[in-house]
Amino acid sequence: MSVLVTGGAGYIGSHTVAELRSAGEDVVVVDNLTTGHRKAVLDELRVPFYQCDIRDKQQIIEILQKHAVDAVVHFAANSLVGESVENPLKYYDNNVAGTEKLLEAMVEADVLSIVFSSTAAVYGLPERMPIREDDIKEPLNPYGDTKLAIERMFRFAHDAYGLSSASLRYFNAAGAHRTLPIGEDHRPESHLIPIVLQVALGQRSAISVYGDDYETEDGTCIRDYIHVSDLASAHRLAVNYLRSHESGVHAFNLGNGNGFSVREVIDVARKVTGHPIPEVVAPRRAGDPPQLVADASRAREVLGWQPAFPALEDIVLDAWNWHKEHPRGYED
Ligand SMILES: NC(=O)c1ccc[n+]([C@@H]2O[C@H](COP(=O)([O-])OP(=O)(O)OC[C@H]3O[C@@H](n4cnc5c(N)ncnc54)[C@H](O)[C@@H]3O)[C@@H](O)[C@H]2O)c1
Ligand SMILES: O=c1ccn([C@@H]2O[C@H](COP(=O)(O)OP(=O)(O)O[C@H]3O[C@H](CO)[C@@H](O)[C@H](O)[C@H]3O)[C@@H](O)[C@H]2O)c(=O)[nH]1
Repeated sequence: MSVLVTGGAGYIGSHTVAELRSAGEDVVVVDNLTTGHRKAVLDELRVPFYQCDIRDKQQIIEILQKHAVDAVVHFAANSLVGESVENPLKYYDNNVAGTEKLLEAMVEADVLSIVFSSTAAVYGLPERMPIREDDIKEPLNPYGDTKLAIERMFRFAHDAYGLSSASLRYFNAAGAHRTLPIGEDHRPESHLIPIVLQVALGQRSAISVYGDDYETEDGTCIRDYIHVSDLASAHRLAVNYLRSHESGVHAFNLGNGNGFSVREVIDVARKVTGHPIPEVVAPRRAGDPPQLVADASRAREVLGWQPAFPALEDIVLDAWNWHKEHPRGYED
């Protein structure tokens, strides 16, 4: 048996591949390398790699059969909130149509378990904080809407084909692996923590704070940052959960339950790096909700998930170590 990881050359995917391999799983990776890096699938992990698009149904069926895959962990997607507002059709094509094609291949190959990268962006403007899985979902941007559409597809695919799914709604992934040379390298980078650290490295002159007039204590947006290795461990647990339970449709929030404003993140980065990190206030970014904080008690109770690196300082420190050692990311 092996686990197919789509998007396994990406940021969270590559950490999950490492986690699954360290648990003794056989893993196979499919990635079209549009935003991922071949080098992020470390040679030492001995993982078969296919440069292939999830929409290539025939090749996916062949891979599922050749490697006796029994579960899919599905990261492959476009995932930038701002870009999705500017180019929504790209998101409906790659995320929704792409996942639909992947599911067709899985059903034809009789592989009926999927762990899926969903997002806090499905909730939109939450009515209460922290957010629970059953709270109202009205995405504010096309990206979140594509992820919610996929979750809905899972429900009907369960009823029709017996597909078992676990949608993991991550809050903000950050940090890097503590021992292996993998970390965050998005191009262009749009995420707060790596951009702040690029300022500390002298690669940018200042961090732009997107809006300081939100209804939060210091006026900047609040997010729940979760270590990428803690996301990886949740995927391993979710694969095993689907394997050991009756077919079902599941959703789990993954976050630490602590909200940090953009300014608080910058302050933590100043402390960790010892750099002054100048900031400038810029206009709000389209599609950004003011606050997203997780109630992840269901993942703790049902999956037995326990984040190992919950402190923001540790998350930023691990990211800083990766960026210091790899200032040009996977080009180094
Ligand atoms: N980074 C976050 O904070 C965050 C938060 C919530 C959810 N997510 C979700 O987690 C997943 C991974 O995010 P990430 O930050 O690692 O992104 P990433 O861009 O680093 O990884 C995505 C990977 O998928 C590959 N890919 C994209 N479309 C593909 C296709 N059609 N066929 C094959 N491969 C394809 C890319 O080349 C890349 O390697 C995404 O689905 C994203 O929506 C990320
Ligand atoms: O240069 C920057 C970059 C970001 N921000 C702000 O920092 C916060 C975090 O932004 P970012 O790191 O880009 O993450 P999000 O937009 O919150 O989205 C991430 O987290 C979501 C879940 O919460 C996931 O769905 C997305 O895939 C993932 O990119 C937001 O308020 C941004 O407006 C800035 O002020 N300046």
